Amino acid sequence: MTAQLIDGKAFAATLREKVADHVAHLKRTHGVTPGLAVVLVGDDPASQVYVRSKQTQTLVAGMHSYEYTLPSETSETDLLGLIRELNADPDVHGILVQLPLSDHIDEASVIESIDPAKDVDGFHPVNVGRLATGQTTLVPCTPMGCLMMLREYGGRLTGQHAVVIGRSNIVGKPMAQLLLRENCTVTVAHSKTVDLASLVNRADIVVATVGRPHFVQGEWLKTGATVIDVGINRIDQGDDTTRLVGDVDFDTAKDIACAITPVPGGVGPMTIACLLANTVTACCRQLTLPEPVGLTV
Ligand SMILES: NC(=O)C1=CN([C@@H]2O[C@H](COP(=O)(O)OP(=O)(O)OC[C@H]3O[C@@H](n4cnc5c(N)ncnc54)[C@H](OP(=O)(O)O)[C@@H]3O)[C@@H](O)[C@H]2O)C=CC1
Ligand SMILES: Nc1nc(=O)c2c([nH]1)NC[C@@H]1CN(c3ccc(C(=O)N[C@@H](CCC(=O)O)C(=O)O)cc3)C=[N+]21
Ligand SMILES: [Mg+2]
Repeated sequence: MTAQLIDGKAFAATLREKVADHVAHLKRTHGVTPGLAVVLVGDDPASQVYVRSKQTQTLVAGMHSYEYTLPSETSETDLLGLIRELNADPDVHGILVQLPLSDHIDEASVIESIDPAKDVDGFHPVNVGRLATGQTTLVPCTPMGCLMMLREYGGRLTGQHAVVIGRSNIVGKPMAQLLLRENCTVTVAHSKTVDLASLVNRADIVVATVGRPHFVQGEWLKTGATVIDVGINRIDQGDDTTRLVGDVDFDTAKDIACAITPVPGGVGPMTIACLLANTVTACCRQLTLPEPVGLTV
């Protein structure tokens, strides 16, 4: 058996079209252009690539992109000052501070300083709490993208046993909340989990967000499982080039799973498309305009 490939790249392109359509509609009918501010502290090359990609796609969708690249030695006070200005700026509807931040900056303080209404990452404790209590919120982009793909490719989610491997605040925990909301039975695994292989073997849905290349083995999987691979691991090829691989051993998993996301071209592109979607949603809510259909989960 060979699994169906879940084409995140194509799915994301379709979602970006919907975003662009709604942006055009907002301009035409209300003279409003949604704006996203992206803040990058430091010069991490991988972060620079993501941030550039976010900016380009924001502009292609017809939105305003405000870019702030700050030197790595920027103080927490200065960063908080910038966020205060962005919170107060009516042209900015979404704010994203690229993580991780350097050690001299307290991540929690920075996240809490963002206006929850503009928190398009969905990381603010108010939005985390709203998700956990079933209220309207801004949903973190990576798990949101994963859920959109699962709804399309994972069959009826109600009653399925989902195993989320990883408990990060940005992926694992919100993913578990979303799957619970879909009436899945959710197990969250982590580095202290005992006998992960046999746990995974009982999962109808596996979401891997571990950060270890080829970690989940095909032989762990139950036949016919749906597999979402969040991992982004850069592997040295030994010849000065690198290759991007996920947290799932794709070559063995594809013969057991029913559907699987590739890396690259799976969760990554969906994450950025969901960021654009959240920016439009945030804009509409701030201006009390009708919410677009199909841009939220
Ligand atoms: N495609 C995308 O859009 C995105 C991709 N990523 C990628 O996803 C991956 C995970 O990122 P993130 O969620 O931030 O991860 P973190 O590094 O914050 O957390 C990793 C999690 O994996 C768990 N873990 C580590 N080792 C094991 C093990 N041997 N067995 C079981 N669990 C283990 C950790 O457990 P413990 O808590 O006990 O330490 C932790 O909960 C990375 O490759 C990252 O680059 C991240 C965000 C977005
Ligand atoms: N505040 C904040 N919000 C984030 O959402 C956030 C963050 N910080 N820090 C880093 C992680 C990681 N992340 C990715 C987004 C897109 C791809 C992506 O587009 N990946 C492409 C490949 C890109 C490449 O070639 O490097 C793919 O998988 O096909 C990957 C990873 C968002 N994150
Ligand atoms: Mg830090």
